Amino acid sequence: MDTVKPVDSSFTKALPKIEVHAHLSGSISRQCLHEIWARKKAKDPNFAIGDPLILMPPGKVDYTLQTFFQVFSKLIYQLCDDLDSLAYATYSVLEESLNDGVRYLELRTIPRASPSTNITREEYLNTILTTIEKFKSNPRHKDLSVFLILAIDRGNTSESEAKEIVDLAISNKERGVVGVDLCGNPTQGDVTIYRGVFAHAKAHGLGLTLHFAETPASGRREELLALLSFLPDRLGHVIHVPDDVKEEIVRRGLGLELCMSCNVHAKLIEGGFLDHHFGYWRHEDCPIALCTDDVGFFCSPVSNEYMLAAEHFGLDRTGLVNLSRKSVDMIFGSELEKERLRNMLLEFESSA
Ligand SMILES: CNc1ncnc2c1ncn2[C@@H]1O[C@H](COP(=O)(O)O)[C@@H](O)[C@H]1O
Repeated sequence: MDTVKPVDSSFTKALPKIEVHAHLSGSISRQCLHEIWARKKAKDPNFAIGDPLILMPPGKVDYTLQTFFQVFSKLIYQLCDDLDSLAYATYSVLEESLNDGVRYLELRTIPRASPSTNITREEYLNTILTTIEKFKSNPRHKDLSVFLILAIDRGNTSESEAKEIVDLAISNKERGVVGVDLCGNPTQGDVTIYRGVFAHAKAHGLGLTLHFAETPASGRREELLALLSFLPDRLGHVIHVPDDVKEEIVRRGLGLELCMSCNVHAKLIEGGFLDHHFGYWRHEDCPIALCTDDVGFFCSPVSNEYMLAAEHFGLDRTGLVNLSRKSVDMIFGSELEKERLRNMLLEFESSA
C-alpha cells in the first residue's frame, strides 16, 4: 500500500470494512422506497402514502429525534408492510453494502408483527433470513458475509414480548442470528425490565449490544449502570457518558459502534464532526466500528464514515486500515470470520 498517498473516496470504498450498527428499515435508500411506493400506487391508486422521494427529498439529512422516529411509523413501515416489499428492501440494502466495500455486515431489525396485514413476527424474520440466504447464494456476493441482530424497541416492548424476540433469536442462530440489541426512542421506556431476557440471550451464546447514552435523558447514571450490569459486549453511540462510566467501558474493552453522520445530523452531539466523540474514543483501548446507523436518512455509507475520519481527525491510509483491522475484534461472528477479514485486510494492504 502506498501509505503517503492521500485518502480519497476510492480508497475508503475499496478498504474492506465491517458494518455492525445498521437498522434495516433506516438503511433502505430513498430510491428503493420510491420503487416500493410506485408498485403499491400502481396496484392501488388510492394508496394514501406520499412518494418517499418527495417526503424525503434528495439531500435532506437533518432528521432530529423529534422527526426521525415518526418517519418509520408514518412512511417506511407503511411501505414495507408486506413480505414482498420487505424482501425487496432487504435485498437492496445488502447490495448497497456490498457495493460500498462492506465485507462483513450485522444488520439489525425489530421483528415486527403487522396485525393489519396479518404478518407474524416469525414470518417477518423468516422473510429477512430467506432473503439473506438468497443473496448469499449468488457467487457474485461471496465477499460479503451477512448476519442478523434482533432488536428490542425500548419504548414499545413489554418484557414478555422481549422474551419472544430473544427466543426467536435463539431458535434462529443456525440461520445467522448472532445477537440482540436494545434500541428505540431513547427518551422512552424503562430498560431495567429487560435484565432477565438479556441474561437469557447471553446464556444461549448470543452477542449483546445496547444503545447507550444517545441523549442526555438516556445518559442518566442509573440507566447506564443498569445497562452495564447486563454485561453487554458492545455499545452503540456512547455519547452522554460520565467520566467514571467511560473508565469502566475502557476497563472492559467494550466494542464501540460510533455513528458520526447520524450523531451530527440528528444533533445528538453539540457541534460538528470535529466535536464528535470519535476524537475521544480513538485514543482509548476499545475497538471502534464506524457505522451508518440509518444510511437511508443520513446518506453517508460506511466508506464515507471512513472518509470523515480521515478529513476531520487526520487519519491516513495506515490509520484507516488499522481502525478497520481493530474493529474486526468486536464482531459477533466466528473466529473463522475474523480470520477471513484479517486476511482480506492484509491482501488489501499489499495490493492497494
Ligand atoms: C438515532 N438512531 C437510533 N436510535 C435508536 N433506535 C433507532 C435508531 N435508528 C433506528 N432505530 C430503531 O430501529 C427501527 C428501524 O429499524 P427496523 O424497523 O427495526 O428494521 C426504528 O423504529 C427504531 O426503533
